Amino acid sequence: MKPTATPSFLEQTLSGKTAIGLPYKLPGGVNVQVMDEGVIRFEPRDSAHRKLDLVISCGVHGNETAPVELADALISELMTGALKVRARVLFVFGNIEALRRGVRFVESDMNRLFCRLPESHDGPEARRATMLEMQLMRFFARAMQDGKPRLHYDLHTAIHGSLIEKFAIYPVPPEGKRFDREQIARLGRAGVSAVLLQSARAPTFSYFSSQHCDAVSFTVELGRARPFGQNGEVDLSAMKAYLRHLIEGRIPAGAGRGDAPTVFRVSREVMKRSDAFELKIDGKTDNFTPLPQGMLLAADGESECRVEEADARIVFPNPDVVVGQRAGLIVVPDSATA
Ligand SMILES: O=C(O)CCC(=O)N[C@@H](CCC(=O)O)C(=O)O
Ligand SMILES: [Zn+2]
Repeated sequence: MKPTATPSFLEQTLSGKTAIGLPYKLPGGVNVQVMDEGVIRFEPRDSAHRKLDLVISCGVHGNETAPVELADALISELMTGALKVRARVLFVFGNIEALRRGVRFVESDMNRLFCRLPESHDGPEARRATMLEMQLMRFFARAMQDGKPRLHYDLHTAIHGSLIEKFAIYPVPPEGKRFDREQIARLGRAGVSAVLLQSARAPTFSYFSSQHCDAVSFTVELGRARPFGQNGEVDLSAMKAYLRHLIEGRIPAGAGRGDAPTVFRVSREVMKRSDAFELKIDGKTDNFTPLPQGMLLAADGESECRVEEADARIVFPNPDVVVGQRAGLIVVPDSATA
């Protein structure tokens, strides 16, 4: 009889078979430990082999499966020893119940539930977000003392088509720090063509790790959201190669001028303040579609949102978000890089 293959970490997670466990040893001097459901850590035993601290998260939205398949493939390579670990690496599958159901979220959008006030609304996704915050604080705590690079890539795919397929959102670094241009240039090596500098606070996972773990963090959009097994058209080869380099403790140089990402700045968030909110463009408009100066972009009761900026483009237009959330971003070329 043919032996059955060991289920991957993703398969085990989706079938409810991962639980917090004791660390165990892999050949090649690596400790591995399941920290919580869908959260697994790899750590070289020899501290000289811990070149950096890296968090790779995915599945914060349960319908965005291509990055989850990518992370699962990397975990399998680590388990078999095909990929050598020269970094501390934490993998996170964000919203497991939503991944099981193939939906963006079950009750509330988890990527609007980080950095919450303790007394705010509770629910399964809010509790999971808080648990993930604790996991990241714990993971990065040691790194804060040893001065090694701390990186967090929160991998997503987008609801919309996009004139720029792969792009990243760079949340504002903590007070006293600047957006790091070298980190932006490096993302060019991962196939990322544009980076949006976001200066406002955000309830997102990458904003949390940037502010509270002092990590260099990005939300990375890698193409179109599709169900498990249907991601053939999403080419993640450059991102996979980039993450493999980091896991092997090698920090890639920034991309050359031709491949360096174009930098945009988030000029404004379009907020949905009431049920009367109306987006004046189609909610299915492609990301990065130019917006003519002066156009009426949205109305919310008496208040109007007109495009004042030159060279503005729309990203993540979505009139269907709940009241109080952003219904789109207006981005403009970053003058410091133009
Ligand atoms: O395609 C869309 O409209 C949403 C894609 C998505 O989930 N994007 C993230 C971006 C997070 C950030 O701004 O850092 C999100 O909306 O949560
Ligand atoms: Zn997402």
